[in-house]
Amino acid sequence: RKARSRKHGLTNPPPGPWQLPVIGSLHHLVGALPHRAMRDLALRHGPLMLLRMGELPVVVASSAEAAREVMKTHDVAFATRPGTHTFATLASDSLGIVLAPHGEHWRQVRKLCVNELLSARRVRSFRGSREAEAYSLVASLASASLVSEAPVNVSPLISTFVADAVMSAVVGDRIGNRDAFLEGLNEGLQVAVGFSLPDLFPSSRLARALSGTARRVDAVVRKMVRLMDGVIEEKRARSAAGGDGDDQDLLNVLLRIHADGGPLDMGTIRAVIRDLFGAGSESSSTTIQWAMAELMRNPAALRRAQAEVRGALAGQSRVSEDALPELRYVQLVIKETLRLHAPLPLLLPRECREPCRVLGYDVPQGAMVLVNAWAIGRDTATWGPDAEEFRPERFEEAAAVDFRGADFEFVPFGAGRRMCPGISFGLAVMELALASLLFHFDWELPGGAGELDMAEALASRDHRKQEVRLVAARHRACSCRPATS
Ligand code: HEM
Repeated sequence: RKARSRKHGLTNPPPGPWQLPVIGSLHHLVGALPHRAMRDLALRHGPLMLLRMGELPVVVASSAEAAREVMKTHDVAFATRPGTHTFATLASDSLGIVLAPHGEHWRQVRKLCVNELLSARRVRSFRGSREAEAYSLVASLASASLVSEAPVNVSPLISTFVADAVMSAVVGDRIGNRDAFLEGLNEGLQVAVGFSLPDLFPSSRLARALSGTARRVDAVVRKMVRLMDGVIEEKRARSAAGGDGDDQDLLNVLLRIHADGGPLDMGTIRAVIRDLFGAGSESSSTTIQWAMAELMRNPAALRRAQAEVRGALAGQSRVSEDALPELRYVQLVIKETLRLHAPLPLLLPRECREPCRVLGYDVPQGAMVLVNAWAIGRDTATWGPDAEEFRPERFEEAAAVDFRGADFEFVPFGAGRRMCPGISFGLAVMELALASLLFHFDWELPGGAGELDMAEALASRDHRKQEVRLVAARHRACSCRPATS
């Protein structure tokens, strides 16, 4: 290890597990979810660890203190995304925000996202369309539960709700080729969170030639460009026909800035829209599914959340966002879900831009840096011996701990300059969905009892392996109409 470290100019590199020639530490990650395998390695090697994935040095921060050093103390040094082959190919068409390296382009687009596209005021302005989509979700569930008494697969209905809520905010309506678009996006996400051979062996032409993933990324990019152009064209045609009025959907805002000679070319607009869909849909949808699954396993929490929602909305026929600020316990349920099931368990990768000292160790320039938010959320040193249990009440006791970037023991949205700018948007979607599901239906596990499978899929995101299948009975006060189509 010493010889290797000297070669990379490190006097005191972070510790890590033993490495094999060529593949480095990869064999330690085989057969387990990366965030779980990395947590287990960190328990042996410490909160800052150096792995080698093929040729790529990867530093993993697994404690609140290590996360603070990466995302606060040395935030500027770690504020860029890695230039891996996969990221470079995904961004080859044009750069939006998520994959953009730290620099002037990212600064401008980030400012636009924070101040214009994802501000609390803008998020509030989409409230009407969100409420309409939530009601569609309820109507679809009512139809599904009318058709048979068999358990309903809630997962795709939740995914559709989130996709439509994001879509109506971003492009003002459901788009024509919505399913193809979502499929393309999903493929893009899958390749974005994995590693391809050329990522791990960037100096090898053979790796590039052999890599099926690299070809898949290329195909996904071409498909997304075609679909995004279709979305923008559809939008322009609608505007030209006078069908858009004064709509303030995000694509309109971007097109207006472009038309006024602002700093946005059409490629950037396309990439920003793609990034908002990509970053916003899957993460919120997965969290709602986990929240429902956890509530079903914790009947006392389910009863308390349901009583709160029905109390706050007594006498009303559907959920309006006016009630959301009153739903303190539902908010805690979402917090606790994000603690246990951060949808991006390793956040999004960063890259070390200059040699840097973290917790007394040298981090090499060019290393990929991962923060294991999932492990930090379950660290018994912070959360106590019941860290693995779902107990929303813990946030009543520790009211100060929040996910807005100041508390490094709880970082599902990251922190610092690259922190998620979509928190208000995500929370509005998740709170509305959960409140609607709890208000309109009584829920039971299939067969009345039993364990819900909480297994996770083999992916770096904290996906559920099994979809959530539950028995939904309309609450007696529910006046929702089943969907007609
Ligand atoms: C449960 C919901 C969500 C979670 C847990 C989440 C989490 C994250 C995380 C961990 C990052 C990377 C932070 C880092 O590098 O430190 C991120 C970045 C980002 N998120 Fe979210 N997100 C959520 C919802 C949303 C929504 C709804 C939107 C927008 C509609 C959004 C837009 C973005 C964007 C644009 C970035 C890239 C920021 C940058 O690179 O500067 N996110 N998100």
